Amino acid sequence: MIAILGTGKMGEALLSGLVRAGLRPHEITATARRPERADALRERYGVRVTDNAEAAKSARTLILAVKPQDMAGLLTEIAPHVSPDSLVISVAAGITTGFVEARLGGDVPVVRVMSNTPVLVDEAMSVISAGEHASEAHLKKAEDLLSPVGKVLRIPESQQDAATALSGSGPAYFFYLVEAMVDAGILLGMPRAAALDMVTQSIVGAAIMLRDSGEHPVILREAVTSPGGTTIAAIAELERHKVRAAFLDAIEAARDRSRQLASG
Ligand SMILES: NC(=O)C1=CN([C@@H]2O[C@H](COP(=O)(O)OP(=O)(O)OC[C@H]3O[C@@H](n4cnc5c(N)ncnc54)[C@H](OP(=O)(O)O)[C@@H]3O)[C@@H](O)[C@H]2O)C=CC1
Ligand SMILES: O=C(O)[C@@H]1CCC=N1
Repeated sequence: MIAILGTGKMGEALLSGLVRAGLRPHEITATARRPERADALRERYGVRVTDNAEAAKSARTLILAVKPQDMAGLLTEIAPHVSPDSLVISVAAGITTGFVEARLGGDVPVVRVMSNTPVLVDEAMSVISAGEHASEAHLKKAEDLLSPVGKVLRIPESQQDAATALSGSGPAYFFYLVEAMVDAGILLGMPRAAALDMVTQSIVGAAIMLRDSGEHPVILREAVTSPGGTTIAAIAELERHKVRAAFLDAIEAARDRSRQLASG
């Protein structure tokens, strides 16, 4: 039995992924703190929705998906019900395995995960790190749960905050870029729907080329950039506006915020 504790956006994305991967509803328990949310989850997935203590008692694998600020309270609630036979997987940004272990006590195996919302289309990037009491078997179990919904990479826990900034938040940067490019299309007089189609297909095509060609992004960009042409005119403006430097600063700020989250 697997339980997802705190079934909001990320918890539900993981829940839907587990269902698509073939887990049956009776093998999954979810928790929610609002009755209307619990009803919606029962209706959508047919899973049992209960409280955190009950879920922790009945499931051997617990996926903790509350916000970092709610994590201490949740851990206090479930601590009496977990044991070294449990596997606790935390997906919260900034929350270290040490934070979880200290509040659960005992030798509870903990795996820290940073995934992202493309879980919803089985294209997640999930990075995982073992806590002090998590073995190879626990990491493998976390990988088996996450690999049906995307790519999984093991990383040292010291890199988790950086990964949170890069791939955890990453989809948001691309959506932001799409918004900005669609606005540019509007500025040029393009109908919104057509602009969105053009930008979306361009980003999908570029992403697939990047993933499947094995080429370096610089090579792929150079292939689009004709001497004296349109692309270099745009890139010159991006450089003038220091867009590359803005990305470096932005992702560093996200990494720093991830580091702060455990302290509330
Ligand atoms: N969104 C994303 O792209 C990503 C998020 N994450 C991480 O996932 C976690 C969840 O984020 P996200 O899904 O965006 O946030 P949400 O607010 O959508 O989800 C959190 C859910 O937890 C519920 N909750 C809070 N406290 C309790 C409790 N004590 N018992 C049961 N349920 C509770 C909330 O209930 P209520 O609805 O009543 O508020 C809410 O539904 C965070 O730690 C975040 O860092 C990781 C990777 C990507
Ligand atoms: O913004 C956040 O804090 C979460 C973690 C990574 C993506 N969303």
